[in-house]
Amino acid sequence: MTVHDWRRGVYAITDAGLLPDDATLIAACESALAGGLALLQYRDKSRDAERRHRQAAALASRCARHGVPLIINDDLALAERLRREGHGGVGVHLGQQDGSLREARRALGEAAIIGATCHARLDLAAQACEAGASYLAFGRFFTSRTKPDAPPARLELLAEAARFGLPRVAIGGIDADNVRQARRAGAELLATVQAVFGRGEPASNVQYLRRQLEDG
Ligand SMILES: Cc1ncc(COP(=O)(O)OP(=O)(O)O)c(N)n1
Ligand SMILES: Cc1ncsc1CCOP(=O)(O)O
Ligand SMILES: [Mg+2]
Repeated sequence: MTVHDWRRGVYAITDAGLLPDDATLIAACESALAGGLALLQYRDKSRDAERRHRQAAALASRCARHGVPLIINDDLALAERLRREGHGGVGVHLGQQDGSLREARRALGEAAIIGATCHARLDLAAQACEAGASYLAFGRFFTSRTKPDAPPARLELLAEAARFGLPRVAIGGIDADNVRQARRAGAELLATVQAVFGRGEPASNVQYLRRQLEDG
């Protein structure tokens, strides 16, 4: 099994609206993984804990086979549970309302990947860095169908965030037409829902995004 560098490339995020049941979710993620992801995030806002655990565990096994870390959105307890169950590559992504990064670091240990939402704010990035985040996510940079009301950010922010020395994630409306622009502005990781899972075959979508990045 090849272990990829999770610090650069395409970061795909699932969406329960686009991938409503286990079979659709798993097939789409397997396809995206085959296309060559850096990271996969499980993002499901439902309150159905049983379904969230079942789906996340299924994805964690597939991710492990591809040497790709699985990141759980919002839910430190679920990430801890999966790690206890043997899914060692599982990390967590926390937004500003999603709990303490410090606590997540304590709970998951030094090696876990812990992501932090910083919107368009370098002060939040500084705090996240101090609290032990593994990467800093900024955005939204473009019009997002998935989260249209996310606070907007300027691409120039990415260069300013280089000072933290952590991988920078660009999110929000990232697609094949703008992914190179976001990369050139400084983002190492390009996070997207729609450009991977919105239409077509996820594997081809990921490969196309990667080609744009490699050519740029
Ligand atoms: C990689 C990445 N970046 C940002 C977010 C947004 O997190 P948050 O602000 O907590 O919003 P929700 O995703 O929870 O709606 C993310 N999930 N992933
Ligand atoms: C979760 C999130 N946070 C800021 S924008 C966004 C949604 C990203 O989805 P898309 O790539 O479809 O714009
Ligand atoms: Mg959140």
